[in-house]
Amino acid sequence: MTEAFLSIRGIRKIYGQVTAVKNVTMDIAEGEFMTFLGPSGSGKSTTLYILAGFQDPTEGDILLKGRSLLSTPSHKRSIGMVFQRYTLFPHLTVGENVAFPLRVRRTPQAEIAERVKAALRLVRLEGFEDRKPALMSGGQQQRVALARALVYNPPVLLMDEPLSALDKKLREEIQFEIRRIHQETGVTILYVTHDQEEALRLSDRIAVFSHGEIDQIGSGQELYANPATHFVAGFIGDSNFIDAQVIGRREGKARLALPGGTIVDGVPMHAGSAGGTKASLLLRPERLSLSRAQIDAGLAVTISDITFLGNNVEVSTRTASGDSLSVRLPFGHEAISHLARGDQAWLGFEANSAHAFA
Ligand SMILES: Nc1ncnc2c1ncn2[C@@H]1O[C@H](COP(=O)(O)OP(=O)(O)OP(=O)(O)O)[C@@H](O)[C@H]1O
Repeated sequence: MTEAFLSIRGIRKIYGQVTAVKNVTMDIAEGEFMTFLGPSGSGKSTTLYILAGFQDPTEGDILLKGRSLLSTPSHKRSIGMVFQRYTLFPHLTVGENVAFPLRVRRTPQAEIAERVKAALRLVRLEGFEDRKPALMSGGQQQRVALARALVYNPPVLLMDEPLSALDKKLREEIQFEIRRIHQETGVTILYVTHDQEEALRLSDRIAVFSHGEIDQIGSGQELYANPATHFVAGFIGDSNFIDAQVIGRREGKARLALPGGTIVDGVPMHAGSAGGTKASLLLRPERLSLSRAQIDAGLAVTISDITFLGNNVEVSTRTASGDSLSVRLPFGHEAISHLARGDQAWLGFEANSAHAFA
């Protein structure tokens, strides 16, 4: 087996009564952009702090190029960090802030000036050396923090919700910058967020955290197309869930009875495929069709609302048994011109585009 660049092995962290991280194991390749995605309290930050050396794990190990980092203190781990609350030194200028990690490492003066300049160029803040952080916008300050984290060329960069204090437009702008910097420098990035859109935009792979464990690791496309658990399915992309009865199984596919008696065959079945007759069926809003005419293996619904969202139109529907299902159609889709609130209609979907969870 080839040795992983960065390896997180069986990490567990207990604070008194609270198990913050139950069991986290993953390998990260050199140059990879790995995001920890999950709801608040799922253990993402704790895992990152253990990597940074701010916390010791209760169990497990962290290896960089095959060598354990646990006995190396935080400041000697050669890991850059940008945190939401890891703010700049307010009394220092931008240049002095960025130079700080180099001074700690006793880099020669001439080299410091050059490296600070290059780091500020990387984050597009050339010429801001003498500015005080207080006189800069939130986005500019986070770019200075990024320059400071990267100035000594650490092989690994940790980022914990670095953009959560910024407004949406600025956030997207800096996401774009982070992607560019990742490509230009080739630094390995571990990034924490609870925002799925941000995770999808930035990452090579995403580790979905839930209750101190990883439910699934994969590219955004893999997680969307093939979610391993109900939780991942609900966390990546938009989703409708309805209850179903499993009435047959074959080769990882299920035959399901839906409320109202509709039978669908050939739905991919995930998680705990052994036994049990109850399942939850995931239907993506963008994979549903809508028509006035009856659809084979479709669901009879009533339109409860139609919302225009720019490029898309979201149609809210309700089945006779009370399930709410939303359908996303492209703006101008001909189905919409024939439908209004209160109308009866049929929802259709390809069995292959749905997912059943035991
Ligand atoms: N120092 C601590 N002492 C006690 N409990 C802690 C400590 N740090 C974290 N926890 C608990 O561990 C669990 C995981 O927290 P963690 O911050 O890692 O989650 P997270 O996924 O990063 O969430 P958030 O996005 O809210 O930061 C939470 O229940 C949290 O309350």
